[in-house]
Formats: sequence, structure tokens, C-alpha cells
Amino acid sequence: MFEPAILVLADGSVFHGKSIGYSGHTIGEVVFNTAMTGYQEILTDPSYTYQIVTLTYPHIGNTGTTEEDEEATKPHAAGLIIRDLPLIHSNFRSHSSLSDYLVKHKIVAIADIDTRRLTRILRDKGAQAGCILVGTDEAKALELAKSFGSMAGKDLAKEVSCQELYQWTEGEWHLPVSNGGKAFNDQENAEFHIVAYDYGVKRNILRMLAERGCRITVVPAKTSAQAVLALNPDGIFLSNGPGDPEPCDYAIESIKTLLATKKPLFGICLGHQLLGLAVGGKTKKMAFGHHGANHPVQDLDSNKVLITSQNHGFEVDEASLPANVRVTHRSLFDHSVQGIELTDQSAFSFQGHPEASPGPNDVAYLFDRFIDELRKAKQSA
Ligand SMILES: NC(=O)CC[C@H](N)C(=O)O
Repeated sequence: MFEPAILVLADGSVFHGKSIGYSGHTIGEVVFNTAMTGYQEILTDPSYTYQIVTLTYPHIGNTGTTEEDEEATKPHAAGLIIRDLPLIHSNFRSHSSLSDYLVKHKIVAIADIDTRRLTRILRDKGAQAGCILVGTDEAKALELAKSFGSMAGKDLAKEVSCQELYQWTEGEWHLPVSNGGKAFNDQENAEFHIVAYDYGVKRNILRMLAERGCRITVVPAKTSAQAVLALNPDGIFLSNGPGDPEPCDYAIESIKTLLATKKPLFGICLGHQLLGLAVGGKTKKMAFGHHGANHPVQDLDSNKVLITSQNHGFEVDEASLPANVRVTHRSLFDHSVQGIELTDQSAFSFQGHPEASPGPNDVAYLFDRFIDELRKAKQSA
């Protein structure tokens, strides 16, 4: 039996539903995601820390959950809001139902919510704080929702980052094969050594780099540039991650020092925003951000339109960028900056998610571009 639960937004909007997860309450910034599939990758993406995600697709949970689809060691989203949880789930890869998974990982979640009404509120008023509470105490839920404040000013990358450096060896998955689909890269004969800053990295990014011949050392967010250079990398990767990029001064300082070495550098999402800040630009909070797997973005060099995976609430402020930075990609939803490149050295970044997971692979070519840059740098060294 599902217990009654409520969702209350900081603006006072109240929604009644049923609890499909852990009993208790949760608070965070409520954001909507328009992806039709990939709920487990979304829940486990560390960039969703302190965010309660509502999925606009109405049927969530149909394929159950599997340990193979985790983007991190555990779910990071602060909560989940859906329209309809199916009575049965069915998939040959499934280990448990979505509801059992949510309970096991202590994630508070609510179903039977009018997610269209909720999404319209978020679209019109902007992302806002909210509380899911199992029970019916609306006054308490409102007070809790208001206590969250704003995502602006929150440095969360250091909270979700790994504590110690480690080596990543797993390549992309190729189903079906006898070892479960996992490919492991050949550490000894890897063509390049990459140091990847973990600000909340998604596993599929590391897989796609490993697949392309990189030996990867993943380092904690606060690792100094000097410590990174002591590892003698061929290139630097800046990961995605939660929260506001602006307070991450430790990261911005390290990136400045690393840029001075002219080693090839590639950033994704939070990493893209941190690169923008390190070159002297600014970032700003968006009204409700981009969260989904169907966002059109234009590559301004090829003019091609790419369908992309997105998950961000901040953006690089184009007007703040210095003369040596070129905008390479633009969102066709709101024309915001989706990619930048330094014109005087090999450093570039993308605001969306080239690794998808979930989402289409239209932007995977940026991983190939990074490999080309690494190869060029190695040949000219
Ligand atoms: N996925 C990400 O890396 C998100 C970056 C940043 N936390 C934002 O919301 O804009």
C-alpha cells in the first residue's frame, strides 16, 4: 500500500499524490526533465544533487531498474516526482522495481502528480524550491520548501567529488557479449594519459574517453594544478557536476594554471562553465535551465543541428567572454551558449552532455575532437 504524500513548492502550490519511495521528506530545487527514457541514469547523475526531478514523460518505471545503468555509485537526485508508476515492470535487464530501488536508496518520491501543471509553473516562474513530504502536513512542507533557498551560490562539486584519485579502466559497453558488455581498455598501451577532474563525473564520460584510447586518472575536485602536472598528463578533462560554478574558486584557480601549460583541455557542463570562468568570463543562473534528452543545439562551424542531452541550470554569459574565446555551439531553444573554444590554444567545452546517458549520441564527435587535439599536441612535442 502506498502512503499519501504531498509536494509543496515555495510559492505555496500544493500537489497531492502517493509516496512511491522512502518515507520522510526531502527538499531541493525542483526542475523538470523532458527525457522519455533513462530515469535511472538521471537519478544517479551527480549533477542533480539537491535537485528534485520531475519527469514530464507520464509513465516512469516501466522497465524497472538495473545496477548496470548507474552513472555514479548511488542516486544523487534529492527526490523524484512522476505522473504514473506502472503496476508491473518488465525488462530482461531489470533487477528490481523503481519503487523498491527508491526505498533501498532512501530517495523520497511521489507519483500521481499532475506533472503538466507542475512543469507549467516551473516554466513560467522559474525553477523553485520544493518539498516532498510523506503525509499531509502542508504547512510543514511549505516551511521546509522555503528553507532550501536558492541553488545560486552553492558549491556542491567539492561535496560529491571523490576523496582519493583513482584509475578508470572501463570502456564503452557493447551488448551482447559474454562479459556483460563491458570493455576494458589496455592500460599499458593506452595512447594518451588524461587527468579527469571529478566535480561529480558521470561514468559514461569516462567510458567514452577510455574507449578512445585514454588511460584516465580521476582526481578530486580540489587537486592542485601542480599535483595534476606531477602526474604528467597529455591532456586535462573537466567533468560535469552539481551546484553553482562561480563559488568553485579552487577549481577556477587550478584551471587557470593548467591553461598556461597549453595542454589540451576539454570540459563538459560544469567543466564548460568553469572554463568560461577561468578565462575571465561570467556565469549566470537560468530561469529553469535545460534538462532533457531532446534539445536542439547548432554547431556553428558545420551549421548542423544536433539533438542533445542537457542538464544545467547555469550558463556562460556570452557578453562576458574575452576576445580569445569563440562561441562554437548555440541552443536553438533560447540561443544560449552551448560550446566555447579558445582561439589561441587547444581548449574547448560543451554545455550539454556529449556522453548522453540518457540521450542521443549526436555530440559524441567532441570526444573524437579531443583525441585529435591530444594526438596533434603529442606529435608536435
Ligand atoms: N550537469 C552539470 O554539470 C550541471 C552544471 C551546473 N551545476 C548547472 O546546473 O548548470
